[in-house]
Amino acid sequence: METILEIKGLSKEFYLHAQNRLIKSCRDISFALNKGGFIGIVGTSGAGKSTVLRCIYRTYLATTGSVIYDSLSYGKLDLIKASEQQIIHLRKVEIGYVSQFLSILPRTTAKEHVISGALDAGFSYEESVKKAEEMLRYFRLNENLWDIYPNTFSGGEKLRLNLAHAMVKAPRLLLLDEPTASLDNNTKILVKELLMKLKGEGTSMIGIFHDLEFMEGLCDHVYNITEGRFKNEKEAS
Ligand SMILES: Nc1ncnc2c1ncn2[C@@H]1O[C@H](COP(=O)(O)OP(=O)(O)OP(=O)(O)O)[C@@H](O)[C@H]1O
Repeated sequence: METILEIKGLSKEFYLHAQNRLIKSCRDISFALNKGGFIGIVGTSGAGKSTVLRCIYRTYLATTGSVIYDSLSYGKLDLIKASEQQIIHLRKVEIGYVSQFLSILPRTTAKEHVISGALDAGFSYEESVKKAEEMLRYFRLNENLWDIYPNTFSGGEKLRLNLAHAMVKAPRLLLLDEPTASLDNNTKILVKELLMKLKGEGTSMIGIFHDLEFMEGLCDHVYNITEGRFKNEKEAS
């Protein structure tokens, strides 16, 4: 199996100057993601799950280790050592990230946000508008909200907007940090169906989920992280 992402000895420490304290978040994490594969990460709150995803997406700069990504744009490169320009480009075109927290440019409406995601991925303006509308409709974001600045959106609305923005690009690598938190059951099912579809189309994914039922049939492999380290590993059924 060809791998798209290979993580070796990944650790992240935070030094809190005010308290003169060192926090070891994730420690010596190693795993490989196959092309078209789906890895699930579970674990208790504060175990270091989000930190692993953020180190891959380079929101955090890892303290040690390597994250070798087989990119379309640059071939194999270590995301920890990649330049800012490379990271910006990869985020636009190849690597998507979804979390509960909305990160959006000011004075950008919900619809503009999703359109800009599609434009970044290389679609024409007309295609981008069409795809954005399809995605917003798919995630049942009320049309009254499309032309509004989303800073006032509810948690679930923000999450659905984030999902629409990430998935409109159909990225090669998709990182999901609890993509179903604060969603009702029907919307969870929509998310799962779209993830299945993306998987079928070859998107490689790593997802953090609290809802174990949701993960059924989705993940090829589940890692359990405890106090920053991978515990027992198990193959997903
Ligand atoms: N920017 C930061 N500065 C200092 N400490 C941090 C920072 N980010 C994370 N941590 C610490 O690292 C540890 C792991 O956090 P992380 O968010 O990765 O956990 P998690 O497993 O995703 O938890 P949850 O399920 O609650 O989201 C926690 O103790 C957290 O306080």
